[in-house]
Amino acid sequence: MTDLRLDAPFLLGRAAALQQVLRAARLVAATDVTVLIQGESGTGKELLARFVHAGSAQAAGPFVAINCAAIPDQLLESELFGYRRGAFTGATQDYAGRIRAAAGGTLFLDEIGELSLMAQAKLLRFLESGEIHPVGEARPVTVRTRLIAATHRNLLQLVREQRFRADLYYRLQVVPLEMPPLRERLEDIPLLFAHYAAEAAARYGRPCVSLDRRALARLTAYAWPGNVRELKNLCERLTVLHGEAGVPLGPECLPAEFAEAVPAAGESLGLFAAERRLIEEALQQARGNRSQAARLLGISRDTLLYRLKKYALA
Ligand SMILES: Nc1ncnc2c1ncn2[C@@H]1O[C@H](COP(=O)(O)OP(=O)(O)OP(=O)(O)O)[C@@H](O)[C@H]1O
Repeated sequence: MTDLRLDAPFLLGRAAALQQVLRAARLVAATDVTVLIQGESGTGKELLARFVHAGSAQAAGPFVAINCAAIPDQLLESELFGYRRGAFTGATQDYAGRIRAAAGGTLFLDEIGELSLMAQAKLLRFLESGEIHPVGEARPVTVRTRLIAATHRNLLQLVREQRFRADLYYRLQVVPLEMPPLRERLEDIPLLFAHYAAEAAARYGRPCVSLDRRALARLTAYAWPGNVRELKNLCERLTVLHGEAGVPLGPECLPAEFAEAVPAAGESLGLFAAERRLIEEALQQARGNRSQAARLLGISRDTLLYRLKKYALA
């Protein structure tokens, strides 16, 4: 099964919509083309970028991630392209910048839609010539690095509003990859819940929480605006607040927003069955080696042993 491959240990999911993106990502990883990853916040765009990097010829090189929305406009340009000492007030020493830090590897530019028009022009020049112009540097510097960009915005709309350069847009979206929202891969919820519940249990040293059928049905009826990140946070919250319960949690334990999510009649997913199957598959893949199976699942060996007992697999 693909979601337990060693080269992508954390990109869990069997849903066709995700597997299709992973297939395209594998193909593109082997080349050095620029990739644009689109998708809502929390869908796993950065994870996908790491997946592409891990499958590329420069996997041994650095993976440098920058969130363009988190750095103020005036700083972003020098942060990306670097500067010479004395280029401006406060530039007390040379700074190579993140593009050079990613030389021989991958530069991941998250929220690329937030780049200023000036920075967009410089980035386009870099993509076309492979050269950067650090602030205060007389000569351009050649850098070889692969660019992966991501955005949760509709870039084409920004192009129409003249807030994003059309030429950069077309240069970036040579291969567009679209991460599907979690509500379009509901069948993956039990698997993701089991994984992140186990992780939270290990982190907080508590028993692993699980959900009863009614609670799980609420999860699958919910719209998940925060996607996988929101699900991960829910696992932490339930572990902290209800980790001692020792019994599957009911819908009354879920936060208020889930009360609105009314499951369609008869809708429910077999969380226990899914969790048990996940463990069995990991053990099979690890040829019975429990430490390796725990690694594949992203949980500690102790957590695995606990769950083997719980499911009478020990
Ligand atoms: N398929 C998945 N399997 C396991 N974990 C996932 C998956 N997708 C996302 N996650 C987890 O969800 C969280 C959010 O993922 P990530 O940061 O990659 O999303 P993003 O789309 O880049 O978010 P943003 O747009 O807010 O930057 C991370 O903790 C990540 O590990």
